[in-house]
Amino acid sequence: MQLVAVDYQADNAEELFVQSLRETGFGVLKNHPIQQSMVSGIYESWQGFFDSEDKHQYLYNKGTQDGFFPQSVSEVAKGFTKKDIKEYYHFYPWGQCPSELRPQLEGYYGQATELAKELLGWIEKHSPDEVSKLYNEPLSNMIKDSDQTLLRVLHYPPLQGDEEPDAIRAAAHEDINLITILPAANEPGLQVQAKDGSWLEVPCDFGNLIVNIGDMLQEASGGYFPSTTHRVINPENADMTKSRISLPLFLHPRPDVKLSDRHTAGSYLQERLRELGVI
Ligand SMILES: O=C(O)CCC(=O)C(=O)O
Ligand SMILES: [Fe+2]
Repeated sequence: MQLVAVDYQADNAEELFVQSLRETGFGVLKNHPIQQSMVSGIYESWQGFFDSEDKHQYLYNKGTQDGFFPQSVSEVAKGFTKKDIKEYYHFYPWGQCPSELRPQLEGYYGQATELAKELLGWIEKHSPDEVSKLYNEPLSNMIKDSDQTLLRVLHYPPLQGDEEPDAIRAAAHEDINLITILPAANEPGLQVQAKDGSWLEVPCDFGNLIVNIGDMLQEASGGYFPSTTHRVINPENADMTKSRISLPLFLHPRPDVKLSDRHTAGSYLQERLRELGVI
């Protein structure tokens, strides 16, 4: 298995991209329409947010899940016991956000959601007929007017050296949602698990856009598109002193969207959040 960046502007971009999603659960795009200056601007201002004690004024709301999640409540991935070494902020356009940081996130959220709709169109168009007929509505329609799509600003702090031995920045997990759009972070560390169990680096050239399948699209496609396990490993030596910021956008369908005979997006999400221990 190999992950190669696909040129968004190439004639055969759609086919290559969807083939990569089918084979690996991941697709990497270069020359895409998201402005890199926008992403670096967000990394810069949110480093400031995480470095400031004011962040505690934006503690997440338990019922609605918007706001700041300190490291003390950070996720424990399914099947693990140690908390990830990370803190993060959950941004929804309807949710809480420091007012000086809101315009940047809203701008990015809008642009990345538009791109996601286009990519879901590619996925739908290049799904075989027997898979397309499982979709209860067009994939791009599933996220239209959804207030569930979540932009997560993640901060992995520098390592202190006293971390619990098997705690890592993000333990192996799958994403819950339909697809995830993730600009390459400012530091390496993201790895994806190949079918033989080995771990591969995700190409993290600054400017790449990483897209991966989540459990909901795996469910909706009858397993045709795999929701692949990934993780973020700890830096070593000199890199231990560096923070890492990343910005996944988790595209979520409206809760009423029927994913399969077993699940709506709403019932599926509640089940998974309970397993994660965050609700
Ligand atoms: O930080 C990253 O590069 C990936 C984060 C991730 O996989 C997640 O938050 O689900
Ligand atoms: Fe993830």
